[in-house]
Amino acid sequence: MAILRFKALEQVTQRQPLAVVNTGERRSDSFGKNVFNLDAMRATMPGEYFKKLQAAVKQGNPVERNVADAVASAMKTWAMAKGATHYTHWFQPLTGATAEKHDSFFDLNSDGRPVENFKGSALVQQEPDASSFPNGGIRNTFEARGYTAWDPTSPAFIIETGGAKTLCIPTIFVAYTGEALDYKAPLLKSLAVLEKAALDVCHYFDKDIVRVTTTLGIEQEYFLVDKALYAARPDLMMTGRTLFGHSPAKGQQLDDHYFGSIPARVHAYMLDYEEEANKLGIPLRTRHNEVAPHQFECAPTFEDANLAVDHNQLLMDVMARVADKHDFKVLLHEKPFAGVNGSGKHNNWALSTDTGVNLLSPGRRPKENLQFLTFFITTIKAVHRHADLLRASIASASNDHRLGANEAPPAIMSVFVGSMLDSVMNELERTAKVPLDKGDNIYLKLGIDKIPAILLDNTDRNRTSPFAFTGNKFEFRAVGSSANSSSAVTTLNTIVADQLIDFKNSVDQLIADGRKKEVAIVEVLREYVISSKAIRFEGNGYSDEWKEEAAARGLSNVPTTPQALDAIVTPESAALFERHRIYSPVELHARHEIVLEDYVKKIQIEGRVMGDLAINHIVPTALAYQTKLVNNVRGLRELGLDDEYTNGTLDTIKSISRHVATIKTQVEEMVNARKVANKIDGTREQALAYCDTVKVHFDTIRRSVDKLELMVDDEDWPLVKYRELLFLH
Ligand SMILES: NC(=O)CC[C@H](N)C(=O)O
Repeated sequence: MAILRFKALEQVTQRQPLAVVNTGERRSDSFGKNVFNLDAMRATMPGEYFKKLQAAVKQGNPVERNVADAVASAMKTWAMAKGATHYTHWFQPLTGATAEKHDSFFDLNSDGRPVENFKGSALVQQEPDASSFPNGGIRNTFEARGYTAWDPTSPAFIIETGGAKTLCIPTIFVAYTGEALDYKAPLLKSLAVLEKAALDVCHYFDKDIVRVTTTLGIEQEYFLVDKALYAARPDLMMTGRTLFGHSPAKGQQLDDHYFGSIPARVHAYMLDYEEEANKLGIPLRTRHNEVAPHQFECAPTFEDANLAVDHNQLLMDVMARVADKHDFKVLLHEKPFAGVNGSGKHNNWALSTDTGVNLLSPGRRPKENLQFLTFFITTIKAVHRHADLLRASIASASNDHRLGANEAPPAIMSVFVGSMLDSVMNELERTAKVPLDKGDNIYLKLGIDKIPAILLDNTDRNRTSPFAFTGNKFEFRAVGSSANSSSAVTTLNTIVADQLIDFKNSVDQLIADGRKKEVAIVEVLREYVISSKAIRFEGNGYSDEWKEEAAARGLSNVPTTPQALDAIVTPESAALFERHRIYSPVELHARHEIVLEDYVKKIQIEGRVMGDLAINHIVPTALAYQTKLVNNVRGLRELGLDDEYTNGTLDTIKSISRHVATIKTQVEEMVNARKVANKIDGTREQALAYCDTVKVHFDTIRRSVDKLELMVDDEDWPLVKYRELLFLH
């Protein structure tokens, strides 16, 4: 193994940045080149069908069959002109990855002649044999049928891999009994529910608003590791994170990587994947070094949430594919390295109207501010009521490692609004109910006449907050870097929609009781400010004081996934999701099962890899080195040198024995605990057992392995060290 490490190190030192050809083409010229977007449709479809399709998409109506036929024919012509030979329904099963099954345009017609075919029926619906995707008990393997159905709101695109070009059609994925088996279907439902709820509330302020869109900008953090080093770390290969590795002397304490100049090899890689992404219509705009050594970030401009999620899923694929060309491996795991920052996927969420207004942006006029406060405060109220659901929506084995340290938020959900809005809310809370006289400036009297327009530039930042207001949007920071954002965003959309509906009912009731509309709105908002105060927190989310205070405020702190997931299946959650037709009780139960199963499997794999590495790689290395030391002591004694000369080495020999013994007993206990856990019926109980009886051994095993790393001759150590993984490129 040490041979592999040194060979890898040699390879890395010889790497050169890959030359990326600068075509001089502007990004805006190649943007969306491989997307069947509006321009491509207009150019290839008869006008009448084009209009019909757009109308159906806008109104959320089903696309008629003859229109679908016209779209399919245009898509085929367009894709074949670009060299595509195959097409696929592209979907997002509950594995977290994307799925595709390619079919050729090529077919034989009835008289056996070869033709290229693609009909509306193949565009609209397919029936992949998808029995091996997670289904949480919804389907039996013998009843493998599942359908993928076209999502006309997300444009088709062409993926190029190794010279092959494939037309990809975004679709939802449902069981043949109708339950959703993917991330997209519930997301689309939640977007529709939120739009309706937000529209109803918008009409208090502007009757002309016809559409409200949820917008999303997804920041993506990641690490890069050289391919050769990666191949010499079985833990990275099998689990996506390092299970062992002593902290290097220098980590991120100097903050010298953050926003530093981008290393040449990485820069070439970034240019390359950005170019690919650009052709796919992914509007990437930002790139920079992140805080940890060899950690980076990219961020697109915000888009319609459904598109933003599709684009992020696609981006993760593109990044992985292009990394290979540059001899890199991209690590999307939330915590690939202990002791330095992990990676998040910060979801910047807002609502915007077809009249061009961002509902989470304070305006210049008082009326706009009341509208802003309505959406702002209602969202906070929703987060307060359903904090546990939001926590559950970001839960995974890998995110558990990230939360609560190194600029990642803790598991306690809270909202950060910044000092300025905090005082606006406190003011609102204090303002007593004011009797209104005719001719009064109602906004002035209610104390909401001015919210400083400079807010956007003046919003503070708080990296320890899971849910932070950043001037004109909320940033859900707790989402993990490898996650499909849909799970978090579907939950957020649903709880905000539910709250907006409640809000509207309360306001309407007050109006019916004779209140002026504005007064009614402010009264309800004031009540929300007061009743949701506990969720607002401006301080340090890592401090012990916050843990105590949060507990006193009644906020939950659930650091581990199996327990956090309980929130999904409470009767209240089931009622909430059913009420809005996001998840039926069956679907909700299935999702709970799937995330639990994923947890069990991830910890199981980690445990296995850990056991293998510790027993078959580390212990033999440590013992071989110890034997060298034993021979050394023996030699010294033969020379007649006494304890004074041998004691230091003897201490190391003993220390090695102690750590080896710890590793052996701990691994054995872990294996036994796994055997017991594997026999447990019931996924929740099994997940709890993995969490409480298997995972608990990880830290102890790691501590001893990492100590051995400090003792054993560097030349003998089999695993690529942290300083090499993080600093060599
Ligand atoms: N500077 C940052 O925003 C760091 C964020 C951090 N990497 C996280 O896990 O969320």
